[in-house]
Amino acid sequence: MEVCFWGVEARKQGRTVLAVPELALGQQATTAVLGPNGAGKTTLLRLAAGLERPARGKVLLDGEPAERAGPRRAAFAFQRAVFLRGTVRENLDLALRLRGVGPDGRRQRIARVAELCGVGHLLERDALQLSGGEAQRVNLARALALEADLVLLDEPLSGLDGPSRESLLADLPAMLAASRATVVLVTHDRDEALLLAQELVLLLAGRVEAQGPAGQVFRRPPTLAAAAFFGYTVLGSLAVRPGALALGGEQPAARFVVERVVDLGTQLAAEGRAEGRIIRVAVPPGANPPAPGDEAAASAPPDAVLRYGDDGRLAE
Ligand SMILES: Nc1ncnc2c1ncn2[C@@H]1O[C@H](COP(=O)(O)OP(=O)(O)OP(=O)(O)O)[C@@H](O)[C@H]1O
Repeated sequence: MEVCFWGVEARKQGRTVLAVPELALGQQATTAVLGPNGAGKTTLLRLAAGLERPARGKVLLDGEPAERAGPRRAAFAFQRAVFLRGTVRENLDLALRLRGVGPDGRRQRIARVAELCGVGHLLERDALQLSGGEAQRVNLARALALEADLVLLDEPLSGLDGPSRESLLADLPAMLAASRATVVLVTHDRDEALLLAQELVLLLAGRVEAQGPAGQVFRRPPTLAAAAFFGYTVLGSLAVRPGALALGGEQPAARFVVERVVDLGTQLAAEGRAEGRIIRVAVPPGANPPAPGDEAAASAPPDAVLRYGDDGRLAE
């Protein structure tokens, strides 16, 4: 399904929180909408679902206004799962009944998504008593059970502890592929976006800062602001790929005074300030770590350094 935004502006309490002149989603199976807190990600998703109308412009699902098409063709999994009293099975059943699915269809679909999402053992449990991880899986199962053309997932991994997150992160691609829907998922985590999506849209302060194939946008962020969000170290007009800075080198990209040396578990890193920002620089294995107060130089391989123009856009 194609999701198009044309001249869209969304306002909250008189403030413009999202401004999207033109954006088309859905060319790839899964698109990640990435951005920091308050960037407008949930608003964009709600507009696509037709749960909100823009103050200006149009949101179209395969050419039809989202507020009309959304209730039929989109399934939305909210960031915090909302369940009604009753068992998980009853909650899934209700969602399907509301979409007009008959009893046999409901039984089959519940069995299918329970297997797919690994929640078969939870079906007879009280939906209000699930753990955070169980609730997230049931939330996904409910959205996928609708067999909608467009599946919208708001932070599907939020609130999960490390192992639960890893387990769902590993299972999600297969779950989404089996649904054969166009999936748009919101996350503020770069790695989550890269692991789950082929297409990436980066929102910063209500505007689309970058869009394109996920790996490519990460490798060559089109603006310094996008690079900074992706974890690049910004040094004036240069952006250095995450983890690429190391102490020493012939032509250092930065000189700094070491403030502390941190043990990151697998390596030591020297921390200090360059161009007004904190930088963290790997201490090469076997090298003597510097001491706080030492002057140090940091360099990176040329292919890990991107140059930006005065307008903040990628120069080459
Ligand atoms: N009901 C509301 N009333 C007023 N302002 C709102 C309302 N809902 C959202 N906003 C504001 O709109 C902006 C965008 O919110 P949105 O929830 O879309 O951001 P987000 O990128 O999803 O953030 P997060 O990652 O924190 O969930 C924020 O500044 C938020 O404070």
